[in-house]
Amino acid sequence: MNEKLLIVEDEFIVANDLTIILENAGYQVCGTADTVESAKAAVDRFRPTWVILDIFLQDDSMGTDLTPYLQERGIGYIYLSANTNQSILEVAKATQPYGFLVKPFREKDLLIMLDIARSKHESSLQFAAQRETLLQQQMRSLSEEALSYEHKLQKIPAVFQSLIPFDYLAFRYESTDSSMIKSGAFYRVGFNEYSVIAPLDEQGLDDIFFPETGQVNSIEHTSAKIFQGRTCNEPTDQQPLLKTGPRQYELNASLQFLSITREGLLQLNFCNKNLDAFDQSHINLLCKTRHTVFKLFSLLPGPTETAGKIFRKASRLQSAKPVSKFEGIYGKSAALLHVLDNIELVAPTPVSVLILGESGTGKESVARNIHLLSQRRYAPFITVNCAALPADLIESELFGHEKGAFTGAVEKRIGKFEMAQEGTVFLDEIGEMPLESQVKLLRVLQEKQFERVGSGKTIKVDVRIVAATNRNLEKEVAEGRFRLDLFYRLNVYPIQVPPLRERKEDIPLLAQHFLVLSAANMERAEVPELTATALNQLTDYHWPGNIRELEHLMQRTLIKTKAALIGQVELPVLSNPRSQVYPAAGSRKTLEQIETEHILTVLRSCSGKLTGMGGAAEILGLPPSTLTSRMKKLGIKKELYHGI
Ligand SMILES: Nc1ncnc2c1ncn2[C@@H]1O[C@H](COP(=O)(O)OP(=O)(O)OP(=O)(O)O)[C@@H](O)[C@H]1O
Repeated sequence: MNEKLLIVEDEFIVANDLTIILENAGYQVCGTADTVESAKAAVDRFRPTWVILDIFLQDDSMGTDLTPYLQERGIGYIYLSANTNQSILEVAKATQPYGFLVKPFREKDLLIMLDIARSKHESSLQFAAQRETLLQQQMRSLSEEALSYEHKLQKIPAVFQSLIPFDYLAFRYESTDSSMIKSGAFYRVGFNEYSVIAPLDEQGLDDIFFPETGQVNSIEHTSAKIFQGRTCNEPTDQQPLLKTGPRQYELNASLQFLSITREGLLQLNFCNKNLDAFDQSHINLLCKTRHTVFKLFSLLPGPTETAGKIFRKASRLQSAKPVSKFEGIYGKSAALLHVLDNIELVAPTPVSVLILGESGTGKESVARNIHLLSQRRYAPFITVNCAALPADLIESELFGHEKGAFTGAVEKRIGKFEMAQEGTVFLDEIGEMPLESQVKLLRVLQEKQFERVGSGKTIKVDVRIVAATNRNLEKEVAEGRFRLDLFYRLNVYPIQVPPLRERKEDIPLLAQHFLVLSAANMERAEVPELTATALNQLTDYHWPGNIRELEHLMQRTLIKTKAALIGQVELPVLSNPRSQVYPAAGSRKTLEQIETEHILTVLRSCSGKLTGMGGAAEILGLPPSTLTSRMKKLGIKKELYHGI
């Protein structure tokens, strides 16, 4: 094995044990260190490929502080710590490790984790290389295209968006002799829609770029830095005021890039509403492509018309073609656009995707779009509902069986993996899969081959895996209900789908969309309109069942409405759910208690009816199988709601 490992651990005995375990497994342990400073020296000296990192080190230094140093050098790291304090875990998680193991650990778990971390690191390096090539290609082709200033401006945001996600992007280019100055900004208003902001005046520039990054005539250099904070409030020690331009955009993170060459100076400021939008991979990407980035902006033809006119024209060009490449996904909130960027970025790659989010948020729609935007789109997209799979049938469901393989196998059956050959397998509700079944799934993911039950013939499969869950899988792993190795295999590229209450801007658009859709299904020519009162009711509601709940509510509303206007909507069960679902401070309940109460209230309100029209599953916007399994997990028994 070529891997060279550095152990950063302040307890000598642990470091020694680790060295023995790792060397026995064929790794080369090139050194140990017990502080961040000594670890940096060891990294420079031994050039390890991996670092095993403890969190609390000698002289009060923190292992997490070493990670930027490792990221800059492309070295992978996993944490090994006895600390399970939630806030420390959050800090560690934010550094994006390839794995985390809690001490004391089993030797086997450490080796599995390293194995998975290595394959994950390899795919992330491939992914980074693909991103770099894509960005270089897109910038080069735009630089070479013979287009006017305003046409080029209009194309710039799309070149960067999926690779360095932004809600606001400002640029400023100044030639060394200051004879040519170009500046401007783009504000994102839809997936492929931007409003182009007029050239920035000197006052505006001061608000957008840090002055220390703006030295023309200084020596050639490139730098990029991430800032987090708020633009909309007064600065505090923890949250300094960002220099991200217009405050009304409520931007929370900024990635500032500066490149100075003999020809001039280029400043870019990518801003995002999401505090965690940027990481070292974005800095690496910009720094690696710096020459092409510089060329793109330096070669922008000089404006020939008056500034205002150019930007008005570019803005018109933008809004003339809002493109939707996603099927069945509506909405323009920043939170949703972020999800769409992730879909666009990961779809063409071969990596596994784990989609996380509450029930009804659109996880299956995300999975389907990943498939449709991949090269596998002409092959099948096969959904496996893991919650509905009994443990004794899972093998036959996934891999198929031969006739007579077991009692009841009267016909030969093709399994889901074989059906999906060259396509995508969507493992829905993966968190519900019983432990015994997880091991069988892991095997096919690792070996990419299986046998039908009752057959000795090995079948090779080429499928992409996309999984989804509404559970906190890390917690499931910690509590022993989900296999760590399977979690790491699936969690190569996580996509978090936000709940509807965190993207309220989308509610009017979605409500209207579902009314139009339901009217078409019911063959009704006229679609009634929602009044302001009804829209306020919808935006005030907290949507525990998310988009599916809204969809069902709109269907019911349409059935009940004969008039042209919908004055009010009948919200399900709880007229003011927030007051019941979120208890007052001081009497905090766990999420599980809140969920239990909410399910019980709904069950009682529909006299215990679980399925069908007006049943609890429909009202909660959940598939009946999910509701039943949630009830089982929460210990909700019939006597708690029946006849009450
Ligand atoms: N952005 C969207 N625009 C329009 N419709 C959507 C959107 N997202 C989801 N939907 C619709 O909402 C419903 C629920 O979506 P979906 O089944 O993808 O959710 P889910 O998160 O997979 O749910 P579960 O966890 O219960 O399986 C579907 O009918 C889907 O078409």
